[in-house]
Amino acid sequence: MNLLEVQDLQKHYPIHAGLLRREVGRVRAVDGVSFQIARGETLALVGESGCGKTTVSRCILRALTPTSGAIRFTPENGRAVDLATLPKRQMRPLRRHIQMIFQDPYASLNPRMMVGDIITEPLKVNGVPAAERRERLMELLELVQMPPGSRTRFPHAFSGGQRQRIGIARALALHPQLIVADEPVSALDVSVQAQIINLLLDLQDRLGLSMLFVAHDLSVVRHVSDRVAVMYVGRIVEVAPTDALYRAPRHPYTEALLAAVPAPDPNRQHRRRVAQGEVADPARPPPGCAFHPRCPYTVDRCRTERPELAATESGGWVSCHRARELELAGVR
Ligand SMILES: Nc1ncnc2c1ncn2[C@@H]1O[C@H](COP(=O)(O)OP(=O)(O)OP(=O)(O)O)[C@@H](O)[C@H]1O
Repeated sequence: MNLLEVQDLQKHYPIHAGLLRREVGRVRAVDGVSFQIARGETLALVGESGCGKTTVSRCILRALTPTSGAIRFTPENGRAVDLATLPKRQMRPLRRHIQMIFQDPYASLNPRMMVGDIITEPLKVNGVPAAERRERLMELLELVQMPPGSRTRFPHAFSGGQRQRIGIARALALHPQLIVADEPVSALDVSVQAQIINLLLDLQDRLGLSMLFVAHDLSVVRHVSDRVAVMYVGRIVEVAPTDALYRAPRHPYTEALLAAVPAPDPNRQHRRRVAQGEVADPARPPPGCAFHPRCPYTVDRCRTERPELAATESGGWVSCHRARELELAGVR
């Protein structure tokens, strides 16, 4: 049984206009997204800004109520629940199982609280006695490789990378079953990014973490994810095991995202644009394939007929009319 099964998730925002504020259209921020996360698996959700990744993660956390679709969550030794339709009141006891790592380690820690109190706050809220909280705090500091003395200091005493470790310790405090990490390293320097990715790898090994890892490009997700789902204008356009996706992408948008990954060799050309043009407006998505105005391989059919996701021989799914005939460039 998968830990999480998202099925045909939709989140539309109404657009109101005129004197009577009539609904004149809808922003289809998430428009029929399906994926699963197995226990112990990390799935990366990748796409440029505005593709709907944050909306998907906020629906899973029920910070947003989906327009339609199902989000089945099956905690260990528990019954499956549909987070999409669960009354918010009943969400409360489940919150401990799903925790979040935030993008900005500067904004997400209360500057007036000591690190020890920040990390143990979720334990306190859940009624864990003080002695147990102290013991768990020491375990958590060790897990995220922070010295025990950090507990009596304030966030401003730490660097961005150290603050992200504190945020991770707090997210782990209640032994969550699913971590939603929304761009957890994009605010950090490249050298520090690698340290945090290594920490997440270590935690995957030690704790068997299950994770949804949201990122706007493919530069950081390769080592940390088992599978990658690529989103474009509210839909998943390709999902595949990580290695297959990097070596042999099947969707032109994935190829474009790979081409934009900075080369490890500094003498090579610097980061390129993802693809010509801008991400389409989800309030007025182009007809046919939403990527066709930016795609170098567009043919007539792409302008009129929307491609459905179809299984590939490498165990993935892709929605492109030309997926079978194109030989797209991957990376080694
Ligand atoms: N409350 C809202 N009302 C109307 N449109 C919204 C609202 N929230 C988000 N959107 C639109 O929905 C689309 C998807 O937004 P979302 O934040 O999920 O994308 P994203 O891929 O996570 O981007 P980012 O990386 O910038 O957060 C965007 O076009 C955005 O403008």
